[in-house]
Amino acid sequence: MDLQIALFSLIPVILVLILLLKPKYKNLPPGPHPWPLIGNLPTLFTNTEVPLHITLANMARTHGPIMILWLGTQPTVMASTAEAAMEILKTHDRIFSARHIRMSFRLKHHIKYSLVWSDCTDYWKLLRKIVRTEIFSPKMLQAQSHVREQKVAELIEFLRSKEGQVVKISQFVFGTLLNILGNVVFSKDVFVYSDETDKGGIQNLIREMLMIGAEPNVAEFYPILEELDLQGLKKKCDDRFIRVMKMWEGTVKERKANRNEESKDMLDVLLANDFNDAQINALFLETFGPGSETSSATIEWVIAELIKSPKEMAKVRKELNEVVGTSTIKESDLPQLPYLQACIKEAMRLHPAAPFLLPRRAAETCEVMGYTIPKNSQVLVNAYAIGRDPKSWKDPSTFRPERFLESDVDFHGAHYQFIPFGSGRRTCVGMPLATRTIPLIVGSLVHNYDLGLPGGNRPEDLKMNEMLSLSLAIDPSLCVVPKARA
Ligand code: HEM
Repeated sequence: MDLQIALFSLIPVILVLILLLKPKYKNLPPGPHPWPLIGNLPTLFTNTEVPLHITLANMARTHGPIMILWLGTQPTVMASTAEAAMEILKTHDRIFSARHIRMSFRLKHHIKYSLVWSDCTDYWKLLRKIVRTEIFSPKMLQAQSHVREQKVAELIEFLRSKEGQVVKISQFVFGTLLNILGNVVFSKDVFVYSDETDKGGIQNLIREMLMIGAEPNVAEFYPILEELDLQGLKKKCDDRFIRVMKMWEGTVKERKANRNEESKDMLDVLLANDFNDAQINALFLETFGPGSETSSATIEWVIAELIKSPKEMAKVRKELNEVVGTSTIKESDLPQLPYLQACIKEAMRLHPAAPFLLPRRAAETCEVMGYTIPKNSQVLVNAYAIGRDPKSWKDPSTFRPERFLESDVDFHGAHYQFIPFGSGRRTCVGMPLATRTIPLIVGSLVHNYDLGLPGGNRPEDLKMNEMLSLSLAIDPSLCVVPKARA
């Protein structure tokens, strides 16, 4: 206790020292005036009515495409237009492809083998190569398509038991995604529909872990406090990580003892490449974590936008009737469903699941749009502001999927006005899987069910508030009443 009091009384002294020793840079980007020690924290976090991504998009209107914010003592640079994003993600891709690691995720045994959080080391290059050429290669994805179709069929079948009842879309869609990922990773389901509470299950543990990581951590603003872990967030994250790892420990052991002759899933590929348990755990976690939450949030937004826009919903269904008819949707049908694909892009433009992408870091001091970006600044790209920039988009707040039929703008990272999966060397590795899974689930849901709103609410009553949590979520969660379509 005495030690704790002594440590706490040292904090102000340490903070003053930080202030005095802070390097002075010339020609920094514009930004709101920072307070000593606390920087812009009050501007960002005192108005809890407005979500952070909207506050930052509004601030960029005043301060410009590149602005600097001080989170405590830490500089954060925010790029908020397509031009600024291109400078960061293309022109200076090498410098900005380092990652800023969230404090709560700095778990020593994990970071060393992380694909998401490591810098562009040789190990990271090897991981990306294995993921691109083996795990998510077109051949592997093609070979596993029947499993994903089967998992989606199970969701559709399960919903029959819920006809006429209020269903929280994200709960079961998240479960379906976890089962798809479970089969990608080790050919097993991890979610059971009948166990709706799923307490202590992988779904809850992963969500809890991501939630803890998303909580504001004081060490983020004053890194000198990192080791103290004052809020215990790192400890809590570590605890969930260890519990999640235990869930697949037996599967890994069993597979090591009985290896498959050819590579059927991620575990086979990793074992064939002589990965150890720590490496396998890190990669499994980084498939379940980023793969489930982002896709689930995106599906929820597409469904909500379609419910809110009955004309567009009718067009999707017409297309599905013409292409799929009375059969079930297959992944091979997806290229023949351009309107469905356009609806997904339009929802991703308006509500990108990762509105600031994943945090980057300036590996060196660098000049962007005439301003100096100090070495080690956190660098964020505001994909949300970019997707709604009136300079790039006509009627930017309107859900109008046709705009994607009228242009060749796509999300593969070459069109900087639309970058929901990021761009450059750190672009999302899961995109080939997400772009198959999301339309398959959305198409199957709207083809098989009418999705009414609870309490007889009309589409125009549906609230579309955004909440920045693990990803950009709809608030409140979308609830529907499914009714099988004739
Ligand atoms: C709608 C679905 C998804 C969205 C919107 C999304 C978005 C993103 C974004 C914005 C990034 C950071 C890109 C950057 O820094 O430029 C990213 C990275 C990543 N994503 Fe996704 N993602 C999705 C699905 C998935 C899936 C299904 C997986 C895996 C199964 C996945 C795994 C990853 C990984 C491992 C990284 C880190 C790559 C690296 O740092 O080298 N994502 N994703």
